Amino acid sequence: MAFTYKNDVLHCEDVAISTIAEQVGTPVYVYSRADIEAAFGEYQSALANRPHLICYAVKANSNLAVLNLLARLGAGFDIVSEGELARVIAAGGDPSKVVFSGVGKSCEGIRQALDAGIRCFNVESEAELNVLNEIAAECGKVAPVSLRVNPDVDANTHPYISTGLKENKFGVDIERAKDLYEQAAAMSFIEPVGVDCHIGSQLLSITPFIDAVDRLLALVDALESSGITLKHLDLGGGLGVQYGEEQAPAISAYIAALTDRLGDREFELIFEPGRSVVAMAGALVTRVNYLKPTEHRNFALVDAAMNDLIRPALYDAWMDILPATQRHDTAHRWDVVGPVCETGDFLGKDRELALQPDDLLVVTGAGAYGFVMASNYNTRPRPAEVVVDKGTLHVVRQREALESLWAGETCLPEPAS
Ligand SMILES: Cc1ncc(COP(=O)(O)O)c(C=O)c1O
Ligand SMILES: N[C@@H](CCCC[NH3+])C(=O)O
Repeated sequence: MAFTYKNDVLHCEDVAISTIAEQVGTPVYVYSRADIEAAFGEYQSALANRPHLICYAVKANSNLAVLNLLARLGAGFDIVSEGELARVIAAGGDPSKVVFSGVGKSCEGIRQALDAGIRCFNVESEAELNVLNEIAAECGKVAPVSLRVNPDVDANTHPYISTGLKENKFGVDIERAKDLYEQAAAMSFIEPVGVDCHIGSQLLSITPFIDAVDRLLALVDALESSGITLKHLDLGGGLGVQYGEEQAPAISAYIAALTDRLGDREFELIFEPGRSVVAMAGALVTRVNYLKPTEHRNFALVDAAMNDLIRPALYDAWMDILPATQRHDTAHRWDVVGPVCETGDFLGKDRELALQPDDLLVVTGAGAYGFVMASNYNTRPRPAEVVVDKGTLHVVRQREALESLWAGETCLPEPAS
C-alpha cells in the first residue's frame, strides 16, 4: 500500500504528501505507480494459466500516464466512447486489444472503432446491432461482436451502479440473447465472437458474479448446440474495493471462483476491471481553509469540493479521510465540506480528526471515479494529477488554467437596432 505513515507523516511511496502539496498546490490527485502495477499484476498472475485479456476500464481513470503504464504492462482497454478510444491510442494502447462497451454508442464512435481495428464491440441492443451491421458494410469491414447479456442478477450494490437487472438500461435480456445471436450470425458484416456481461460496480460479494457466469455458460452451451461457437467470454468488471470497514474479495479469489465454473471449456477470458486496479492507488489531497465549529456541527471547510470528487455527494459514498500529519492533540468530530454552494457538497461527515487551519487532509481510495467525474461547477478549475514513482513526483496533468474554463464561449453581438 503506497499511502502509509512514517513517523506521523503520510507518504505516497517515498514522497511526503506535504511535499506534493507544496510543489503542486491543492487540491491535487496523487497516484502511486507501484500500487497500480501491483493491482494489475494480481489480475495477470491470477489468469496466468489461461488465455486471457485484461481490458482495463478506461472510465475509472483515464489519465494518459495511467493508461500508458497499463499499456506497457500489456493491458487491453474497455472503452465507452470515441473520446476514450482516442485517449487509449494517444497513450500508446493497442487498438486490437480494445473492447467497446456502452449502451448508446455514436455512429462516429462505431466508425472510428472499425477504422482502428478494435477487438470487439459489446453490443447492447438489436437496434445497435443493425446500425453496426450497416456502418460496417459502408466501411467494407466485418465487425467482431459480443452481445452484452443482461443476466438479471442482483449485484447488491448502490442502485445507481447496478447494471445487471432487468429494470436497468444495460444489455440484452438473456431470454432474447439466443435469437439475437442467430440474427447476428446471419448478418453479412457481423461476426459473433464472444459473449459479455457486466452486472455492476463495487460488488463486495462473489456470489452475484458466479450467478451471472452460470447463466452465461448456459447460453453459450445452447448457442454451441445451434452451431454458433464463441471464442471468448467477457465477464466485465465490478470487483469492489475496501473503502471503509467492509471487506472486498481479493482479486485472486474472485478470479479463481469464476474460472472454477468454466469446467473444461477453453475460451479466452476477458475481464474489464476499473476500480479494483486504480481506486486504492490514488488519493485527493486538500487543504483546510477554515474551521467553523457551531452549536450543532463542526465544519472543516477544505479547498476540494464535490466538483473535484463527487462520489460522496452522488452515492453517499464513504471514503476515508486521513490527516497528512498526525496530531496528538484532542480530536473532534468534523464534517469535511467544500466551498461549493450546495449542502450536498461534502467529502465526509462526522470524522474524528485533530485539525488546525492549513492542515492537509487526504481522501483515500480516490484513484477510481475521482478526477474523471470532476467538473467545473462554480467555475472551479479541475485539480492537477501527479504520479509518484518511488521517490519521484511527476505532474501528469496541470491544474486547469482559469481562462480555459470559458475558452470557446462568446457573448452575443449588440442587438440590431
Ligand atoms: C461495461 C463496463 N465494464 C467495466 C466497468 C468497470 O467496472 P469497475 O470499475 O467496477 O471494475 C464498468 C463500470 O461499471 C462498465 O460499465
Ligand atoms: N462512478 C461510479 C462507478 C460507475 C461504474 C461505471 N459503470 C462510482 O464512483 O462508484
